[in-house]
Amino acid sequence: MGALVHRNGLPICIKEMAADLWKSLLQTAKEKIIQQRRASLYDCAHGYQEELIKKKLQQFPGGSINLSKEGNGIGILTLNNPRLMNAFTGTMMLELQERVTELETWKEGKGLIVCGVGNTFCSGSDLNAVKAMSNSEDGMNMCMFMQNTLTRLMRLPLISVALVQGKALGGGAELTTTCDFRLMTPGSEIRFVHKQMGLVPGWGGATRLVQIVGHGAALQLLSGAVKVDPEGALRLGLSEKTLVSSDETGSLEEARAWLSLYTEGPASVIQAVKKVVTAGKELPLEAALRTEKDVFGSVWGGPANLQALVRRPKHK
Ligand SMILES: CC[C@H](C(=O)O)C(=O)SCCNC(=O)CCNC(=O)[C@H](O)C(C)(C)COP(=O)(O)OP(=O)(O)OC[C@H]1O[C@@H](n2cnc3c(N)ncnc32)[C@H](O)[C@@H]1OP(=O)(O)O
Repeated sequence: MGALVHRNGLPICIKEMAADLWKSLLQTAKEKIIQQRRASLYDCAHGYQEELIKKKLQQFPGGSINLSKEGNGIGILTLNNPRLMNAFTGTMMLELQERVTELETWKEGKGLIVCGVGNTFCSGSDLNAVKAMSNSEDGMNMCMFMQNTLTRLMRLPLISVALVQGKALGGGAELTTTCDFRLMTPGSEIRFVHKQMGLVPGWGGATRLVQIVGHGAALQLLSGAVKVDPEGALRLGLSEKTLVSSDETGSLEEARAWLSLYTEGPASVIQAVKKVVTAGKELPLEAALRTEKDVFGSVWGGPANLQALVRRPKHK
């Protein structure tokens, strides 16, 4: 029996107190990680009016964002607006936020493939909606809405792949950069056409592109509105692999096979791997190390760790 102290006149064992404290520290750490992941970039302090933009986006219906969560922990997020080359309507932007919220609490999730229907990826915002929202208030609110949503998508504790078929233009090119990896089919292209629209990326695509290919290549792709084909993307490090198949079914199977190389094992461990890498990418050194410590604590002595200690795998 450990030393006793009195709290509210009652004898309490110091060991019990320490255990309680440790449990609450662990819980706080987990909550902190989840909060960090879910914390939005923008709120009313930045002039962001979420309810206002949600009402506005509702006015531009069409298409859908479908999510299939498969038993093996792989999610398939599909942009479904083939009539407009999978352009993002207002309601598709709202549905994307809903799907990301769903994925943030998917405990069995390990990987995510983002793709489009009709052998093409996405041709950016629906220009009909863009035209109707060309005033500053709507434009800025849509920009902040999509940055909030795509940043949360990027930070999902899932290993994500953009399966690029056909064209990924404008906001569609930006969407590819929210994924950890890109796989491209023969003849496909990623093209930041914003300059030709008198714009720059607004959904965070420029910031992420610089992180992926470096500032020089990013400047060329944006200022030249350069068509990046699979070979060029490989050279730039913008794509991991050019797939063999060009059709929807074949390329999705290839993407599944590629992703399975990195998602074998318990979801808790795969999610922990993505979290520590995200921390290393986004946080200053000491904060990244502290997050790594917290995530390490969430798997140390966990079921997967204890089972491995019993199995004693040989890493030949
Ligand atoms: C921050 C993001 C940024 C923003 O929000 O400001 C943007 O993303 S702006 C949008 C950037 N994207 C574009 O400018 C793409 C415009 N479309 C095209 O260049 C072509 O449609 C192309 C190359 C994707 C396909 O050309 P193709 O000749 O093969 O087919 P069609 O042009 O006949 O397209 C079929 C059908 O789809 C409609 N479409 C295609 N893209 C969009 C779009 N982004 N918004 C609305 N509608 C789009 C196109 O108009 C055709 O429909 P139809 O009714 O027959 O006119």
